[in-house]
Amino acid sequence: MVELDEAKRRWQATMTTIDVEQVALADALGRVLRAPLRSRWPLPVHDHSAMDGYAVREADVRGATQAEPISLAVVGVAAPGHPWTTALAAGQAVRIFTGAPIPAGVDCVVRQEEVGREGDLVLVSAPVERGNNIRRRGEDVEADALLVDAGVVIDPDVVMALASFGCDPVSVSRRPRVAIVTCGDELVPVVDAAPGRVVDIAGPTIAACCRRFGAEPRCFGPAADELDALRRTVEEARASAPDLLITIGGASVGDRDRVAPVLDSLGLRWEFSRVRVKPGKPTGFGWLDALPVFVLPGNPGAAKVVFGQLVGPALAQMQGRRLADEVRGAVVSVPLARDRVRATVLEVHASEAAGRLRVDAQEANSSARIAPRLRANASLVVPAGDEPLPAGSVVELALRRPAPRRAPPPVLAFIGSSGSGKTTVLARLIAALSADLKVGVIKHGRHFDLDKPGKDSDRFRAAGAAVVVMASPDLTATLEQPERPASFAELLLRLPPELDLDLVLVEGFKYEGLRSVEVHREGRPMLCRGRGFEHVVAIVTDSPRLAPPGLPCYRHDQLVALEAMVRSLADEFPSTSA
Ligand SMILES: Nc1nc2c(c(=O)[nH]1)N[C@H]1C(S)=C(S)[C@@H](COP(=O)(O)OP(=O)(O)OC[C@H]3O[C@@H](n4cnc5c(N)ncnc54)[C@H](O)[C@@H]3O)O[C@H]1N2
Ligand code: MOO
Repeated sequence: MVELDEAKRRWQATMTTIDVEQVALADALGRVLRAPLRSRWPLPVHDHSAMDGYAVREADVRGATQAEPISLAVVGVAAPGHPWTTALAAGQAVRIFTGAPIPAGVDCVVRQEEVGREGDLVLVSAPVERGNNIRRRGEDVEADALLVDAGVVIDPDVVMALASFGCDPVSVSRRPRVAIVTCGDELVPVVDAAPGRVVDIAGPTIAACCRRFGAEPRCFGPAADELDALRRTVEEARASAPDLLITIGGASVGDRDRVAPVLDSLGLRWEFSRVRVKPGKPTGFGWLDALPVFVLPGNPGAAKVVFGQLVGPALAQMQGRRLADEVRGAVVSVPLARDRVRATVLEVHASEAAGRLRVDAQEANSSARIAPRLRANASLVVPAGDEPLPAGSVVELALRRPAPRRAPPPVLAFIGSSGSGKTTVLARLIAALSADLKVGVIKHGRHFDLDKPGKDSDRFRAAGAAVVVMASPDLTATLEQPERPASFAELLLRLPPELDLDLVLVEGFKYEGLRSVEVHREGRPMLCRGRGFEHVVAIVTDSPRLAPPGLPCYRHDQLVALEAMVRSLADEFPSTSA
C-alpha cells in the first residue's frame, strides 16, 4: 500500500507525452498547445492611429487657441490598408482613420470631435501633445516575444494571439484515447435502469471525467466477474489501441474481484495496487507493455475521487498540459472528521465573504453514495489523524461549484462631539446586544497607543514591520502601519468574515455617510441640524426639543428603547450605505 503522494510520484515518473497533431484554428479551443507561440513580427507592425481624426505636426498647432484656431490644409486620406505615402509638410494635415499607418512627418493625431472643418481646411483650436493618439510599433507585442507557453489549454484569448500571427493549423496534443472496462455481472446499462437494478454509473461518470480532461473515452463491458470473460473484455479494450486503460470495480478482496488476477495473467507490471486514501483504497496502476493501466474501485464516488487525484492529472501530463492551480485557501469553521490511517478526500460546503472562503460543513464521506457529492461544492484532502481536523485550520480547497456569498453584517455608526457621552452609550449598548449577537466595533481615533513603549511588539513595530500580529490565549491584536490611512471600506475588510458578525457598530467616521445615531449633549453643536448629515437616523440627547421634528429621539438613560431601536435598524438595513 502506498501513500497518495507516492502513488502520484510513481505514475509521474513513467508517463510519457502523447504525439502532436495539427488542427484547424477553428477547432483548437480546449486543446493543449504543444508549440510555444512566439510573435513573428511586432504588433502593431507600424505606428498607427488610435482614433478617427487628423494627422498633424505638433509644431504647427502649438499656438492654437479657441479664439484663434490654426488652419491646416487637408492634403490626403490615410485609412487602414490604404496608407498616405507622401511626407507631411509644414501647415498640412491628413485625414486619418483608426488603424491607419501614421504618414511620415506626422507626430500626433487630433480627434475629429475636437476640430472644425471648412472645405479643405481643418481648424485646430488647442495645442496637441506629441504622440497623441498614436499607437507605436511594437507597443503591444515586441518581435520574437514568447506569448504563450506550450502546455497551455487554448482559450479565446489564446485563439486571438494565434490568429494574430497566422497560426492555422495549430500544433496540439492528440486527444488521448481511453478504454474504460467496467466489471460486475450485476451491472446493467443506464438505459435499463430500474429500481433494484445496479446501474453502471461509474462507467459514464469516468467517461465524462475523461472528456473534461480532453480525452476520448470508449466504454467496454460490463464484464462478468469471471476470469475468461473479464480477460476477453480487457483484451478487446486493449485491441482498440488506447493510450490509457481504466478498469472499474472488481478491485477489492472479494471472491468475485477478478481484475488483479486477470491483469496478472496478461503480464501487468504493477507500480502499486493499494493507496492509503479514503475513498479509493483498492486503486492500482501498472503497465501492460507500453499501455498504462489504472485500476479503480467500483463504488462510483470512490472511482470519481481517484480520477480527480490520480487519473485526471495523469491524462494532463500525457498531453503535456500545465495544470492550472485551481485550489484555493480556506479556513475551516467546524471540526472535520477524518480517517485515522488513510488520507481522506472530504466533500464539504464552502461559502465566501469578502473574497475569503470558509468551510462551513462536511458531507458524508461514503464512496457508495451520490447525493453528498451533489450537495457539496468543494473537496479537500486531509492527512490521516486521530482527531478531527480542528476549526481554524487553513486548507486547500478544490471548488467544483460556486461558493454562495454570505451577506456582510449591517453597520451602524455613533457620531457626536467629544463629551457627548458617545462612548458610554456605545459601551452599554454593546453589553446589552452581546447577550445574543456577535458585535464588531470599529473605532476612529486621531492617535492611539495599543502597545506600551519598549514592549516586544512595540519594538518590532518601531523597527519597521508592516504588521505585527500578537496572540495570547485570550486576546489577539493586529498592529498595522499602513502606507496610507486605510479607508473605511478597507477597515470593514479587516473584520474576519469567519466571525460571522451580526452587527458592526462604529464610533466616529461622521463624514463617511454611514447610517448613524447622533449622541448629543446640551450646549454642544447638534450635527444632524446641519447639512450633510441626512444619514443620521436617530438621536440621543438631553435636549429633545432641539432635535429636528420627526427624528426618533432618546435620552442617554433610555437604554432599553435605544437597544430595541438598534436591533430594529440592524434588521432593517442589511448592509452599509457605501
Ligand atoms: N473485506 C473488504 N471489503 C472491501 C474492502 C476491503 O478492504 N476489505 N474495500 C472496500 C472498498 S474501500 C471499496 S471502494 C470497495 C471497492 O471494491 P471493488 O473495486 O472490488 O468494487 P466491486 O466490489 O466490484 O463493487 C463495489 C460496489 O460498487 C458497485 N459497482 C461496481 N461497479 C460499478 C459501476 N460501474 N457503476 C455503479 N456501481 C458499481 C458494485 O455493485 C458494488 O456495490 O470494496 C470494499 N470492500
Ligand atoms: O476506498 Mo473505498 O473506495 O472507501 O469505498
